[in-house]
Amino acid sequence: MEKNFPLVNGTTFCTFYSYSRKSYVKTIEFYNKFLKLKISSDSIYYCTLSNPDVTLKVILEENGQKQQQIDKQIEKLESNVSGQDWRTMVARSLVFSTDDIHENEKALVSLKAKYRHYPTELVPLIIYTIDPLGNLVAVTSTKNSVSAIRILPPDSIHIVKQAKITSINNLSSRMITSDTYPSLPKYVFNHKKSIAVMTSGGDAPGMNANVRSIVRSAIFKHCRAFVIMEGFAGLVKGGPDYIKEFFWEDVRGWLAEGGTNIGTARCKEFQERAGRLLGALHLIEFGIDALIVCGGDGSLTGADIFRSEWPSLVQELYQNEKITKAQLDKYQYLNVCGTVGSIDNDMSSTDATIGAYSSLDRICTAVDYVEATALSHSRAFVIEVMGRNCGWLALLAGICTTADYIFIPENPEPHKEWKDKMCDIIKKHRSKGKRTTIIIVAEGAIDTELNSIKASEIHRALCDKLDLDTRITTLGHLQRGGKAVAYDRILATLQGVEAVNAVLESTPDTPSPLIAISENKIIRRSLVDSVVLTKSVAEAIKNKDFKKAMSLRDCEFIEHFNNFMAINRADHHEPRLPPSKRLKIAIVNIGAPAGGMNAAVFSMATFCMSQGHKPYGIYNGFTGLARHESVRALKWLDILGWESRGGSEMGTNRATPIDADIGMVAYYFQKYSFDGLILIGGFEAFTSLHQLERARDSYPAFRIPMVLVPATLSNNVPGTEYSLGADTSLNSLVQYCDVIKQSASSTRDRVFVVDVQGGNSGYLATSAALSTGAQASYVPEEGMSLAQISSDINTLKQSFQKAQGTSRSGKLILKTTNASEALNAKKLADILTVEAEGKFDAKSALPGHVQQGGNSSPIDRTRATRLAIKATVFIENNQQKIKSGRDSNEEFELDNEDYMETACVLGIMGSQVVFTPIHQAFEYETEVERRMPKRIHWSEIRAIADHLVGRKRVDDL
Ligand SMILES: Nc1ncnc2c1ncn2[C@@H]1O[C@H](COP(=O)(O)OP(=O)(O)OP(=O)(O)O)[C@@H](O)[C@H]1O
Ligand SMILES: O=P(O)(O)OC[C@H]1O[C@](O)(CO)[C@@H](O)[C@@H]1O
Ligand SMILES: [Mg+2]
Repeated sequence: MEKNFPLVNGTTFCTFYSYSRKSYVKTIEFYNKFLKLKISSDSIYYCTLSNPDVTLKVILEENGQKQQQIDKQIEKLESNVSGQDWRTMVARSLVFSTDDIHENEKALVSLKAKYRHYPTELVPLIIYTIDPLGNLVAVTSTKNSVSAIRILPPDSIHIVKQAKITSINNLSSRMITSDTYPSLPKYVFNHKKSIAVMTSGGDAPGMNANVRSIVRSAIFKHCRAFVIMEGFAGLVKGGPDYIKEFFWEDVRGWLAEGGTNIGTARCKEFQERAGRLLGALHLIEFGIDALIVCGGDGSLTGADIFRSEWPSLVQELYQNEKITKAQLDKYQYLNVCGTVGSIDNDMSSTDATIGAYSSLDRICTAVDYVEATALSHSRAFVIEVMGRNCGWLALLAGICTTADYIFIPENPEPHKEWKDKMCDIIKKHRSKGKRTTIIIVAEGAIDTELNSIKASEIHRALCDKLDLDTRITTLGHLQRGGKAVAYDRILATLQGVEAVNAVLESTPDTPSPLIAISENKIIRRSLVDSVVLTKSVAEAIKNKDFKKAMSLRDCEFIEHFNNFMAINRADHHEPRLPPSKRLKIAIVNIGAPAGGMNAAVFSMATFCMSQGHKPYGIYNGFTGLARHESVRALKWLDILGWESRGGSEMGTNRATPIDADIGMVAYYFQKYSFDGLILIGGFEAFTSLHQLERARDSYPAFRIPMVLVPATLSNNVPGTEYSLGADTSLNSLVQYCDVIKQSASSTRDRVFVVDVQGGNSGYLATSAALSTGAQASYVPEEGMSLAQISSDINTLKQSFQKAQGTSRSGKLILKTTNASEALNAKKLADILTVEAEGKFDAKSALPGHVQQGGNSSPIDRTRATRLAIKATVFIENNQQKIKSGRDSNEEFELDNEDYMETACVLGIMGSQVVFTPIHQAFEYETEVERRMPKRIHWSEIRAIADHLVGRKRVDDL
């Protein structure tokens, strides 16, 4: 007799061995495409099960020899148990089969309670636990035979026997389908969907993180995950060497790695219908329902053509008898989704493609290095960067390194005149005393007649016309190399999760999605529309409609371009604004140093110069102002090079105006007649702005527009989801974690507990956990419960037990300092070591102020520029609104809405850049005591970080 129980993810099931006279359990077998686990009454054999679609088959054998032995035992027992029909109970085979492992454990406890009056020590019970990822993690019994088994309390669940572990890698290379394995029962092949991922086009850092995320999310959602090796070339070739099922552990350690581990290619065959026909056949052969393509504009164009042609391809395959009628019916449409991976950032409709910021990081590091040698020799450097027909890398590198001139395809240089135009600007820069000249040229740069402009021509012009000692540096493929920056790891991971959600939600009527990002928000766009939009950029350039080309790039492109132009013209051009509109604007850094602070000062000052305003720096914060009148007019030559520097060149401290002496602060504001103030800093700057705004009724000098550009690694400023410095800090922490994780992995059985800064904000720890694949992160918002620590220890134990030192299994735990008052990183590490019972050891690691970062990251530099310029424009635009309050000698209406709107926090919220009046942010959106915003915008990514490492959350029980 056979009984089949379909099991799903997270199943805990137990089997009461039958004591009825009719039958007993002879063997239990697990199927997962093919036999992987067999349990008989004398032995337990199993291997790692990584696929969730496990099916349990219980074979009951009638009246075997064993049965007779058992019967004898039962008879003996029966004589001791009177009046209770316990045999009825034990004669059942029970399977708990819910999605929730913890629910099952609870059910087990209640079952025990229900039957507590039975002589349970005589009930043979084996508990099997399958974790949410489909791994069999525990088999519990006191013995492996059916005799004398008692129910164990759930907390003593442990593996009693582990034998014959068959590596999943060996098994996974064999492709098993119901056609190739007809002998296996059909239920073996039950699964929601088979999702394949490929990387295509030029490799980009972050592609591996994207594949990891897609594979693990698919498995987490009860799907089978496949990878297609070598991009479209692998799809065209097909077969098990190119189309492979992937399991949870196959992508371990991929999060940080550069390049793409599943290979990529530029494939000519796929551009022909014949190649795509083969691709379709191979997808169907492997039973793949959905295809996620991580690639650039070309790859997604290919994917889109494949999608649109799919019905006709499938028809042709059927007519040629390559597929069956059932397959024709099943694969009517192609469920395809794009996650954009390319260093070029050339896909319209997304702010960033996976890999673009890592590449920008490589470029900026290289230019920062070149800058030192250029300065030494007073040389000019022409630096050629990649980007194919897109100027994004060159444009943003121009901003980040404050290049003297950039060449990009979207804004072609005037034919014939470009050399003079460029030399004129460089001459001006040199005449002001600048010793270096940096020109960034995109490889696709052109003039207005569409002739390409090469680095060699620029070199010649600089030598001939300006007699500059000039060198060319072509950065080449180093721009695609190295580990992904934190932004790309997070972007790739979140996009992977969203892509799997999108394919699972897709219906034949849903337009194929492209997963994009807008400001801080992951969104879905139509793949077809994005491809059309992207193509129209090339079209516009071809038609010399350059204005249109600029507007069709991502929505920030024009803004970045205008910003570059504004900061580049600085104070050696006729200012844009008439004298009557020129203002005196002060800028001050408050709080702990944060990446991007200097870039914000530089951009604000140079933008002011190009507008005709006078920028002033308040050095050493409000204490500096109150004590030493530390106000300096910012001069172009003095601030050159600040864009890239970390820390705060003007000096910063935590004193608010009230701490420093608000009366003196007002006095100096009056003395210099400031027309506006830009504060750059974290929670202290937020508090300072609130103090200044509330003091407007007493001090008319504060009746000016004031705006806060949030800058703090804690990222805890209400009114924004992103503070400058958070990215620089995250990258420093992530680099540190990568290094110690490498050490932990080499040791095989080590866990590092890393102490993370962030005050009462767990943002940094959470983002770093997502970027490094940390096993757990503890944050102040959640605290550290003993139950959670205990659960994490168990997970670690199981994981090390399973790995048996055979893989790179070093682990990280991140703990925000304030997550617990009682447990610091060292104590937690000590507890882990003791509780690990020799399965692993733990050490603490304290990155400390390394987390304040070194040089500002490109993201912080460009965002600083963007926000500082927006802040300055805010000051320009709000002069009139507060003018009457400023001019009037009558009582000032503090709560006048117009006035309140002139003192704001400048933030990024979701996909919007917003100004929130400080009064509103402080009164309604802040937990002042805790120095935290009321709404935590990153909770969702905590859940994702946990899912992707298989962490169990006790609070979800
Ligand atoms: N029009 C098309 N039709 C079919 N397939 C295409 C098409 N365009 C591109 N592809 C496929 O996508 C592959 C990659 O395209 P491409 O070389 O343009 O790189 P990409 O995806 O844009 O990435 P990157 O520009 O970052 O290198 C091509 O080699 C080809 O196989
Ligand atoms: O690596 P390959 O095939 O030489 O291609 C280089 C091209 O790939 C990219 O790096 C990515 O598309 C481009 O910037 C560059 O033009
Ligand atoms: Mg491309």
